[in-house]
Amino acid sequence: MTGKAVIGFDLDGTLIDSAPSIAASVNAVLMEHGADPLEEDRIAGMVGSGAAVLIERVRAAREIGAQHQADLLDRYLAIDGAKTDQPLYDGARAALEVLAEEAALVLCTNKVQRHAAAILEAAGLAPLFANVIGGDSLPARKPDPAPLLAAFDGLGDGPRLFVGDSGIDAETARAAGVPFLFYSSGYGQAPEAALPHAASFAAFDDLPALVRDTLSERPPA
Ligand SMILES: O=C(O)COP(=O)(O)O
Ligand SMILES: [Mg+2]
Repeated sequence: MTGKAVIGFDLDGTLIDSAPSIAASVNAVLMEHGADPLEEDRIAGMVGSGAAVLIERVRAAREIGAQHQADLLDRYLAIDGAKTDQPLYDGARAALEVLAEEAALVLCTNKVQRHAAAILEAAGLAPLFANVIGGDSLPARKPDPAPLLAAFDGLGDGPRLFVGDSGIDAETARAAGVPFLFYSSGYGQAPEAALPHAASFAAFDDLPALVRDTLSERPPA
């Protein structure tokens, strides 16, 4: 007899469409700095490795020196961190509610933990998640498998899988030894075929069945 399944979720570009918020926050920081704004699509393509890497990429795009990294990052975290009301992707809430009936749910994001937890809280989803691990929860962040393994920790020996939108998430799942379900409507820019994934989905309505198929194809050893 094996334990209940555990499903890990990424946050930005997977459960929430946070690109408009992130882009507005980045552009507010650039404006304070006296630099020109960047387009939302370009900023969305810089998301996935946490706020510090995002700000490094933004600085590179606007040729802003590394001596400004700490200040710009502080401002970004203050501005974006205050935005807890984030839009969920269509069907995400319903899919989470269905899946929570049959599995434990955990969050593993490179967003700052406090901000991620506040977003789930504001969306009324916090009670569905057993663990919330952020990019600052451990010394290592995704694609290191440690945060995902920490998110799974303490939830028994049931089958596990990870759902995310980026090559970082695919690599994290591979390193943690769990199947990856790729959400193709998020921000991931790597061509789908290049990502190691068990399956992909473009709409959350399809996720519960996909999870069941994936888990039934991979009975625990
Ligand atoms: O904050 C980021 O860069 C990415 O966050 P995610 O891991 O939830 O996609
Ligand atoms: Mg993501």
